Amino acid sequence: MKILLIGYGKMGRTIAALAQQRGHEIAGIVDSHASEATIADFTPAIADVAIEFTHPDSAFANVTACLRQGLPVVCGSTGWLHHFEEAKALTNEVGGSLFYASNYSVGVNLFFHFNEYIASKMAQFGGYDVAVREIHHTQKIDQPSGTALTTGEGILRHFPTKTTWRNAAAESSAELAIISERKGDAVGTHIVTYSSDVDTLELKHEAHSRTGFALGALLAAEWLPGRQGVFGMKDLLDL
Ligand SMILES: NC(=O)C1=CN([C@@H]2O[C@H](COP(=O)(O)OP(=O)(O)OC[C@H]3O[C@@H](n4cnc5c(N)ncnc54)[C@H](OP(=O)(O)O)[C@@H]3O)[C@@H](O)[C@H]2O)C=CC1
Ligand SMILES: O=C(O)C1=N[C@H](C(=O)O)C[C@H](O)C1
Repeated sequence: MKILLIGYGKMGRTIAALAQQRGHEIAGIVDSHASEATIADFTPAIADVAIEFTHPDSAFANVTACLRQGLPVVCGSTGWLHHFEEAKALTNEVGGSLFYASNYSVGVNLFFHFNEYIASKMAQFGGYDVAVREIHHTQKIDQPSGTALTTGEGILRHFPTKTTWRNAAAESSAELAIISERKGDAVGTHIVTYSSDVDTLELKHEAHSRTGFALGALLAAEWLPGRQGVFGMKDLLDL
């Protein structure tokens, strides 16, 4: 497969290395400082799929540019989901292909699945409070992480005493606290904690490297071409 990489930072470079190991070709790189190419330089004749990991402020424009070029796009950038409905509408308008995940790691997507199951079971019993904690490297721009937001939304769907979230300690029992920590070069850790007066129950995912994110993005890029619409990891993994 010929892959256009949009963003050649920590994720773009990890994906490039793994893509080559899997027999793919890097058709081009679009990056603010590593390349002078633009998305307009790439057509479906040059690239089969684009993989976008850039910045919360640039992801939406990059996604729309790919859709207008007719390029299927796998987007991993977080912090831009206030534009997601517009991206969906454009995908349908142009008959394009968009894949989005706040986290491409297969392990994290299992974590999302178990998180929703645990929330629904814990909601049946009184006496537990629940909170989410995420730990990332100090270069991370958005807060809370996209993964923590997906986790929080999963809890809110199944744990009716929580009706909203706050990126700080909860100020009322209806608020789900999502606590963000920035430490050194931490790749990404997410923890859901249920506590009662008598015990604590935790679900934790800790990424040891970026390889899991890169592998998931490549699995999505291998799966997406030929499918029209908006997709996510539940479609790919059949979760
Ligand atoms: N969904 C998932 O599984 C994962 C998502 N992420 C998300 O992916 C994004 C990127 O993460 P990461 O690779 O660690 O970040 P980096 O900062 O290491 O890399 C981002 C790269 O994109 C470049 N860039 C910025 N704006 C543009 C633009 N408009 N067009 C092209 N290139 C641009 C940056 O250049 P410059 O430095 O000059 O700004 C940089 O080289 C973040 O939003 C992060 O949260 C990260 C890991 C996993
Ligand atoms: O910026 C990162 O590094 C990561 N971002 C994603 C997020 O915001 O959830 C995924 C992963 O945790 C790493």
